[in-house]
Order: sequence, then structure tokens, then C-alpha cells
Amino acid sequence: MTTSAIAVSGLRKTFGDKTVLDGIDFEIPAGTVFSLLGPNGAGKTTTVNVLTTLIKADSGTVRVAGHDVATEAKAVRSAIGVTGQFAAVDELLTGRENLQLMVDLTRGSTKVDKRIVDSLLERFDLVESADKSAATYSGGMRRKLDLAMTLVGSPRIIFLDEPTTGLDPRSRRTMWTIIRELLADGVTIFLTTQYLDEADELADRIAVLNQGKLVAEGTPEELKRQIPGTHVRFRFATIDDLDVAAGILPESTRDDDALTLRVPSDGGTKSVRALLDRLDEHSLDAEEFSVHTPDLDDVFLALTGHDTAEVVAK
Ligand SMILES: Nc1ncnc2c1ncn2[C@@H]1O[C@H](COP(=O)(O)OP(=O)(O)OP(=O)(O)O)[C@@H](O)[C@H]1O
Repeated sequence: MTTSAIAVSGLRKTFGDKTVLDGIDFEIPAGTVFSLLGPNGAGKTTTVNVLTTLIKADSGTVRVAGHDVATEAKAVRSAIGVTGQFAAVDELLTGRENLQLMVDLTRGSTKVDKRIVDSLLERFDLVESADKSAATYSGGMRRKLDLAMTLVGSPRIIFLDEPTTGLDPRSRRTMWTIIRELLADGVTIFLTTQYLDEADELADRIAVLNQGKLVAEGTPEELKRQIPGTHVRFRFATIDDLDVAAGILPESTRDDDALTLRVPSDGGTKSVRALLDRLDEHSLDAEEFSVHTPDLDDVFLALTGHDTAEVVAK
């Protein structure tokens, strides 16, 4: 049985007369990565804050790890880990001391648990700086330390609010590897990010938040198929075959040099099969065919209404 780690229904939140979340619904199966995308100010952090019990929703139900965030906040808090945009690192302490403090708080004991601290320092590539004060850390090192601190209590659900913002490519990769390892351990991850390639790389499902509503939800592939620009490309053996095919598929555009036809399509199995059937009716075989989808940047721009014309023109 698949259980939902997080279930959100009819979630609304207003600040004064500004409606930030206007009735949103989603479910996240346990052991998956869900990524919430949206332009600045869309309400991503507000969503994270409601789900992690930091602020109360105006209406709707939110269950995290089976508990209601409004009435069972304590149970929710003990099941989750949160790494925020503003790292919870204490700058006066060293990296090692920050981690140790978290161990002490989590375990309710002052006994030094050197092994978990050392293994986290190693895992996050922080051994060399472990005994330097966190004030000397770069933004990226601070983020890594912050996530390491989140992992001390082995939470089953982790909220990562823009975990790689400001990280150099190598640190981003380290983060991605760690996120994948967590996933392999069955942890559920709620990820907000401004990097669409990150969502593409890591997320099982993506939701796009715009003006208080979820304007799209699906796997990265499903989202890419929804927007203009998706097409099927056929390559033919001869110019004669290309001529015939262009007659059969008048909606296509042809490239005589490459012997290819580009046919607008949602790229789904049904549509591709229908195209192949139309060629088959004329006993025409393509040498090869491929489905081309726009990348997530295109999806994001199209769905959130920014620069749609530019996307369509591609
Ligand atoms: N405590 C608050 N009081 C009033 N308005 C708020 C409060 N918190 C957030 N907002 C407003 O709610 C909207 C959504 O903010 P939120 O931080 O959730 O967006 P976001 O999608 O996380 O944006 P970003 O990508 O810039 O972090 C913004 O217009 C913000 O100004």
C-alpha cells in the first residue's frame, strides 16, 4: 500500500487582504521527492511554513506523517526535518560544535556521540573546516552544515527550502548525491528550488504555484509535454519518402537536408501511435523517430505567464 507522507487539501492562507494560497491540494507518497516551483513571492515558503507548523492556515487540512498540522503540531515536528533559506547555524560555534549541539538537543543527552558527528562531517565534505567557527564558512558550507544538522534526528520527512541556492557546482552535486541517498533510505523530500534543472534531476513530481493556485502538477516529463513546442521528429530514407510523408502530415514542417519532418504533438504514446498509423496506411516507414520536449524552463515560463510569447516562438 502506498501511504501519503503529506496530504494537503483546500489549503488557504491570506496575509491581510492578500491571498497567498488560494485553495491548494496535493499528496506526496512516502519515499518520493516532491518539488514546488513558482516565481518569487508565489507562496512557496508560506506553504513550507504551514506544512512545518510554523504558521497556521486559514482553512483546509494538512496532514504530515499522518498527523494534522493544526491539532497535532508536536507529532508533526518530531517526524520532520527542516532546512530553511536562512540556515539555523550558530555562527559562534564551530561546525563540529553546531552538530554536537543538535545531537545533544535531539537525543536529550550531553553524552558526546562522536561517531554521528564525524560521519556527518565526512558525508558533507566538511572535515577540514570542522573546527573553524561557522562565521568563517561560505554560504555553501553553511547550507551543507544546516542540512547535516537536520539529519541528526533521522527525520522521515525533510523540507528543503532552496537547499542549493548560492552553492558552487561541486557543492550542488554533493547536495544532490545526499538527497538521492536519503531517498534511497525511504525518506520523503519536499523541495522548493529556483533551479529548474534541479527539480528535473531530483523530483518524482513537480507542482507549479502561481498566484495562489497550483497551475500544474505532474512528473517532469508530463509537464514538459503539456506546453507548446513538444513535437515528434521523423527521419526518412529518401527525399521521395519525405515528400509523401509531408503530404500525409500537412501540419508538419520539413527539413530537406536532414530528410526530417517535425510534427507538433503532445508526444504521448497515443498521439505518436496515431502518427505512425497514418504513415503506415501509406506503407511508409520512417528510418527513425524521436519525441522532443521543451525543458522545464520553458514549462515554467509558459505556466507562470512570463514570456509565453518567447516560449511559443521557440
Ligand atoms: N508574514 C507575512 N506577512 C505579510 N505578507 C507575507 C508574510 N509572509 C509572506 N508574505 C507575502 O506572501 C507572499 C508569498 O511569500 P512567500 O515567501 O511564501 O513566497 P515564495 O514563493 O517563497 O517566494 P521566494 O521565492 O521569493 O522565496 C509574498 O507576497 C509575501 O510578501
